Amino acid sequence: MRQMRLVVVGAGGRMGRALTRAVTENAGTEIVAAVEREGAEVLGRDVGDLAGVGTLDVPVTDDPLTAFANADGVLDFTAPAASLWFAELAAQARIVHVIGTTGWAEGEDEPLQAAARHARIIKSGNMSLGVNLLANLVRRAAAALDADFDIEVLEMHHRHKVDAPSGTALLLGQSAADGRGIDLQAHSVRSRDGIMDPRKTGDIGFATLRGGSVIGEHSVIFAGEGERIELTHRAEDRQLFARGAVKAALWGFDQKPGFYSMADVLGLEN
Ligand SMILES: NC(=O)C1=CN([C@@H]2O[C@H](COP(=O)(O)OP(=O)(O)OC[C@H]3O[C@@H](n4cnc5c(N)ncnc54)[C@H](OP(=O)(O)O)[C@@H]3O)[C@@H](O)[C@H]2O)C=CC1
Ligand SMILES: O=C(O)C1=N[C@H](C(=O)O)C[C@H](O)C1
Repeated sequence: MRQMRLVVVGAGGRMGRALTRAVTENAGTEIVAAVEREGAEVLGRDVGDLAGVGTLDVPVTDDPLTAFANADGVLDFTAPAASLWFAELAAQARIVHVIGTTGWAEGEDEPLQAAARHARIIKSGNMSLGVNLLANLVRRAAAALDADFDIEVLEMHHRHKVDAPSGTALLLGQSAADGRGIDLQAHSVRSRDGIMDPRKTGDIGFATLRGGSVIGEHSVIFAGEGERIELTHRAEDRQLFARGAVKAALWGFDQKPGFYSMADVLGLEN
């Protein structure tokens, strides 16, 4: 069987380099193009050299249209505005679009849903098995515990991360809200500063830490009277997310156009 032909967009980024490595390490996939924005310093560089996996004879380009026309799928860990554009192009090319990008504003899923009429879109704030299993456990814990248990989501990431709360924190918050049968938007508290009203029963709080080189740590805390349950995931290597993205692309290759999550890929009920 032939290999799935993949494009890495944002190829010069932290995840872009991890994705190149993961594609070359998987026998079922090959990298056929690498894309960065117009004017990027890495344009023309070989994507394999950039990722430290040896020369692949694939120079980084700023032309996603041509790249997508000759591919089966795209791996995209960039920024929301870029991912929206790439989704349109993936729909035109009728290919798989794996989106790991986070930092989405409310309502930005709508154009993605439209693109998913033609593309096979798999989007998740976290591509690891562990976090998606954690989300499942959080939903079950939130369903089992009553609102006397306050739910707080705590995350820590490296100093370069620009969005907060992380995509994973929001995914875990959504699982907690689903378990409780409440609307997350109506019950989330995303910042606290100064004197304020005491915590409302049923709220879901988010707290963000940034520093150093932390790959990604998430805890969901259920705090009750006299006892506390903490469910935690710690990512130790960025390749974890990249391997998950490649797995999602291969899974998407056999699907009909649609909007999918990593839980679909992993066969988890989230
Ligand atoms: N779902 C998951 O499992 C994971 C998700 N992420 C998410 O992935 C995203 C990227 O993270 P990270 O790799 O650390 O960030 P980086 O900033 O290192 O990489 C992003 C790359 O995308 C490029 N880019 C931005 N806009 C465009 C565009 N229009 N065309 C082409 N390239 C573009 C950036 O270029 P430039 O620098 O010029 O802007 C940069 O090279 C974040 O949203 C992060 O939260 C990260 C890890 C795991
Ligand atoms: O920016 C990162 O690095 C990560 N982002 C994702 C998120 O926002 O949850 C996933 C992972 O934790 C790393």
